[in-house]
Amino acid sequence: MSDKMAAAAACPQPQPGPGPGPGPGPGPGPPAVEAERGGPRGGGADGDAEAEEFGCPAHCSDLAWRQNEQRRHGLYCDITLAFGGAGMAREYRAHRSVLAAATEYFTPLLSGGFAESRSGRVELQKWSSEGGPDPDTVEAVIGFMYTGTIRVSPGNVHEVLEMADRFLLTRLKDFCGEFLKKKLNLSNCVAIHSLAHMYSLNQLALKAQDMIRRNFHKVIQDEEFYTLPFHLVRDWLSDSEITVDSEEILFETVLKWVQKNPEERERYFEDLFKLLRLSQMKPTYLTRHVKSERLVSSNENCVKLVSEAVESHALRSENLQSGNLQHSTCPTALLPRFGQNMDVIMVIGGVSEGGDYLSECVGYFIDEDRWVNLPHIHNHLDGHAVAVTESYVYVAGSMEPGFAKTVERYNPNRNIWEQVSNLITRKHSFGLTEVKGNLYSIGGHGNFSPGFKDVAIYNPEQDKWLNLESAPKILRDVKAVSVEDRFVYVAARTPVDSDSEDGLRAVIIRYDAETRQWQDVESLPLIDNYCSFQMSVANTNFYHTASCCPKSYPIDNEEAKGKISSRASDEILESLPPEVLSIEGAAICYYKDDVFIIGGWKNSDDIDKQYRKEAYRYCAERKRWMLLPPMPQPRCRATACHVISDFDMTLSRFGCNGRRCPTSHNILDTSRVISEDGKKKLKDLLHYYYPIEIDPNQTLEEKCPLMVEWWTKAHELLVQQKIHRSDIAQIVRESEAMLRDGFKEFFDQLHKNNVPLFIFSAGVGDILEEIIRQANVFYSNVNVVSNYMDFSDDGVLTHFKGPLIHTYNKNNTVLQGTGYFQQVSTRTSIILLGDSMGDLTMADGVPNVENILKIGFLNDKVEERRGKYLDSYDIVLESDETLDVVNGILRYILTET
Ligand SMILES: Nc1ccn([C@@H]2O[C@H](COP(=O)(O)O)[C@@H](O)[C@H]2O)c(=O)n1
Repeated sequence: MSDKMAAAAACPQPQPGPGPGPGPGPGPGPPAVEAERGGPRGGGADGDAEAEEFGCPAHCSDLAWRQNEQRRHGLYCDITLAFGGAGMAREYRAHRSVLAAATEYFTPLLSGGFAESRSGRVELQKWSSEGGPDPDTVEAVIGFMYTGTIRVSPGNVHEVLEMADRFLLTRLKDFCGEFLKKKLNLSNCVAIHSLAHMYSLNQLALKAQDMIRRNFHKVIQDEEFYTLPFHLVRDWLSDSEITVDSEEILFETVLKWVQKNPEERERYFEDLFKLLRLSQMKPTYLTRHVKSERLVSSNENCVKLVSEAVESHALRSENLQSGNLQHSTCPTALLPRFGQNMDVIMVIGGVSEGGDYLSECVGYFIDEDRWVNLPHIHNHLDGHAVAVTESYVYVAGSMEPGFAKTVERYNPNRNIWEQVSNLITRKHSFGLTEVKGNLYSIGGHGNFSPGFKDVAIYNPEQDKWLNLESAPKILRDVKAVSVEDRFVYVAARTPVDSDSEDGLRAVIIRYDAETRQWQDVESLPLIDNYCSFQMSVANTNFYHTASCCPKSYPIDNEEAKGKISSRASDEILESLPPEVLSIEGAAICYYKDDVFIIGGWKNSDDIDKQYRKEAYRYCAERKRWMLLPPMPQPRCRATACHVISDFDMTLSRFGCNGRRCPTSHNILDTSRVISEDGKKKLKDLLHYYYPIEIDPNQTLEEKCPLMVEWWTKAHELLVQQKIHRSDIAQIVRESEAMLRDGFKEFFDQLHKNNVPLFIFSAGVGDILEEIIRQANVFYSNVNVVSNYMDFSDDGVLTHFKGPLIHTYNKNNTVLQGTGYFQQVSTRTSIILLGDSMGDLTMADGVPNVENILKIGFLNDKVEERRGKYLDSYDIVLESDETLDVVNGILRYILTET
């Protein structure tokens, strides 16, 4: 048991002190228990109706207490309990008759023909701690056998439990289980789970398991986890419900566990490695980190698994590019693990304050009371329909662009939007809801149509939409909610001849998904000439926002009434903030008993229509409405952007104190591991080829073959130098490598906001990674593609891994098979940082790009090249500028205001 448990010690209960005998009052003696007079028992065995039986629990407890006192003073003892190993045993004297009566463990041992019975000595060896349980704890447990009372604390519970289990003291064991249940927290759940397993405390084990699963990402940060034996680590990695931020973290966890005791644990590495879901790791991580890990590279089976995972990435990326979207069911082992599950209210699309259609998606994390940007959807949405199933959030149709047919679903486990089969009809303002795992799309309208009667069903397993019999009337502006997993209540507008201004009448109609029948239901009192409304159904009521305010109406359907009956309290309506009363078209949803009203607009009749982004929550517990924290601005695109950057002379500095700073190649070329002759040859190459690289008058066609020549010759020279892998860290430490000023804020901002940073470099990958690592900014969001060295088994450089990347081929052609760009396909905005004309192609091949901001560092030959740079980059920074401009832009984009 950990110290943390001991630190959380429970308040001790007062104990009876030793004393001469029973007596009332506070003096020493056994615990005072009131004598109880037994009532008349309807006549004794002798049939004497006058007889009374007397039972005295106090006598029993006095007796037990006195016997225990006798034991403590060594009186009348006839048995010895020897705790601990041979030669170091601690002896405790006790009474054979009491022990034999106290537990089934001692009954046969002390009364039958066992040697212990004859010798009067019981050897109690093999305890979880070498010397056996703590003497005070032994004394306490023996005392419990006499008196039935014991003080259990976080400090002794493990040993009490161990003895209770061994001596078959089931009630004490159960008490320990309950005690531990109450003390369960994040810092002790791993230890308690192991204990629960060891002693078959099933309820406790389940509770601890649940806590560990839900918090696995935190549990593995605690050192306790790394003390677990192999079989438990294996069990956790096999558990399909653990929640982690990424599979990469699990790989690091396995490595850390092994490294805690390599001699003992390396033999288990392969077994644990096989439990990792390699196909969920980023391809660049697989090739750069996993593959090069010694424990992996020295194990044929592990290497094979990595290659298969890289291949599966390449295949997936090819399929995506060719539009071959398969929705086959995946074996669990290939699926992503659960992320951290939280209750979230999602706001998807809509219209910005400025009137633009949005593709933004934000989530309000209810427990944390904060908004978070989620990956945005592909379309700009308005008039779309949303439905939630057990596993996904579906978004279908839209007014924009051009009455969409598309359906996307949000996968919360992977935090991505996935495209599924299109709707049969292009439409918007229709109803979408789930019944028994299927989606129903109802009514709506589209281009030049007065509205639809369509009903279509979507089966997620088959990924297919199917038309069902139509509704009896046209249903426009539909809101649909399902009740009892069978009925779909539809509130809509239907065209009528003339009785309302716009020729539409509000209708409430019910669809029975089982019988496929429609039935008019007593109309909810909707305001007739509303513009738009939303409704949702909570435990007891429909909630409805129309034209102005949310109202709630009890459901009048008989079947539904069993479940949905009472009226919403007037407090909901009475406490509404006045400003909400003038909002139209807001979205409404509920969570438990709380109601949320989000967005909407004001002044629909005026030219001054104002879109709102406020969100309100009716908090049922506090019985009042509250304004939620502000939603992120539409300009907040943390989840929609990523950064692609060159390394040498872009993230690193060009010069310092009038001297050139080294590139990653130069760091190696001029290091102590290169011979004088080697240094000279490498320098000659630089002097010959560098002017060609930056010559503004030569074309790319002319430069490219010469660049290949330069890189190839330089790499050959480096290979001849027999560079050792273990020298790299020192080479970088001794170099004059310098990251551009402001680098810390740059890396930190991107990391904090989960924005991927893709470093695409024609330099030397091993060196630049080491530079970033030594600057303590090599975060998990950083991916590097560059020229990496390959080493022999004994760590000597043998060659550079292909494909060769030089200044002018930095594009998708050298990224084949990495699948990197596919992973960022939902991020449609790019910030590109470079220092050469070759860097401008780094984003070629990124799918779905909508915005790209190109920032160029013009370091050398400034006057000659400025024109070209200004033509090609959006922002040009000269004179070895810091990263301040970039940081300012990032701050603006990433800050949620
Ligand atoms: N042998 C070599 C080859 C190239 N360089 C310089 O490294 C830079 C690497 O390119 P980035 O894409 O990371 O900018 C490039 O500008 C070459 O001048 C070198 O120093 N030695």
